[in-house]
Amino acid sequence: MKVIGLTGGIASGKSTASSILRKFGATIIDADLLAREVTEKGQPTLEKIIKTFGREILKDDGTLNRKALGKIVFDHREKLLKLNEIIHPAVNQRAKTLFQQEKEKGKKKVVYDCPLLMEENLYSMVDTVWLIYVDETTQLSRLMKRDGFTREEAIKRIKSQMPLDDKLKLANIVIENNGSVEELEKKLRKYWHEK
Ligand SMILES: CC(C)(COP(=O)(O)OP(=O)(O)OC[C@H]1O[C@@H](n2cnc3c(N)ncnc32)[C@H](O)[C@@H]1O)[C@@H](O)C(=O)NCCC(=O)NCCS
Ligand SMILES: Nc1ncnc2c1ncn2[C@@H]1O[C@H](COP(=O)(O)OP(=O)(O)OP(=O)(O)O)[C@@H](O)[C@H]1O
Repeated sequence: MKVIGLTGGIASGKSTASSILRKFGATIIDADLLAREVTEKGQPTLEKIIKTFGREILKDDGTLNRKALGKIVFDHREKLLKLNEIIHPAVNQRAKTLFQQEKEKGKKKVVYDCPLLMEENLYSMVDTVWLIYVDETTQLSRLMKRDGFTREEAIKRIKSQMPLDDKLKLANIVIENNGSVEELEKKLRKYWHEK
C-alpha cells in the first residue's frame, strides 16, 4: 500500500484538497483530527499536557481549551516544542495503526494529511510527499478569514512553521493553490489518477 503524505503550511488548502480527493474515492487520514482524538478528556496525552501546562488550559467541563493552549504555545516557541513532544508520538502511533488497518482491508493507497510532515521529518511514514502551497498574501488573508485571527496572531502561526522556500525543495509534487477550488480540483484529479 502506498501512503501519500499531503502537507503544506497553515491554511494552504490541505483540508480542501482532502475533501476533493475524498470525492475521487481516496481514504484520508487526518493528523489534525488524530491530534484532537489523542487529547480528548481521559486520554493519557491530555493528562501529560495538564502536568506541563497546568489546569488553566482546560475548560470548565475538563476538556482541552484549544484557544487558550494555542495562545500560550504560539507565543513561546519552547512551549510549542514541549507540546509537540507530548502530542506527536501519540499521533504518529495512531496514524501507523490506521495505515495498517487500511492495508489489511486491501487498500492500494491512502492519503495522510499531515501539516508538520516536513518540520517533524516524517518522511519514513510516507512513500511520496505532495506539497500544497499558496503565496504569503493569500495564506494570511485565508487564515485570518477562516479562524478570525488578527494579523499578528496569523503571522505568529505562519512563522511557527518551516518557510515555504525550504518546503518546496523537499516535495515530490508541488500543487499551487492561489486560484479557485475548481482549479485545485483539476490539478488533483491529474495527480490522483496518475499516481
Ligand atoms: C495548539 C492547538 C491546541 C491549537 O488548536 P487550534 O484548534 O487553534 O488549531 P488546529 O489544531 O485546528 O490546527 C490548525 C493548524 O495549525 C497548525 N498547527 C497546529 N499545531 C501546530 C504546531 N505544533 N506547530 C506548527 N503549526 C501547528 C497546522 O497548520 C494546523 O493544521 C493545536 O493546534 C495542537 O494541539 N497542536 C499540537 C498538535 C499538532 O502538532 N497538530 C498538528 C498535526 S499533528
Ligand atoms: N482555492 C481556494 N480558493 C478559495 N478559498 C480556498 C481555496 N482553498 C482553500 N480555501 C479556503 O482557505 C482556508 C484554508 O484552507 P484549508 O482549511 O483547506 O487549509 P489547511 O491547509 O487544511 O489549513 P490547516 O493547516 O489550518 O489545517 C479555508 O477557509 C478554505 O475554505
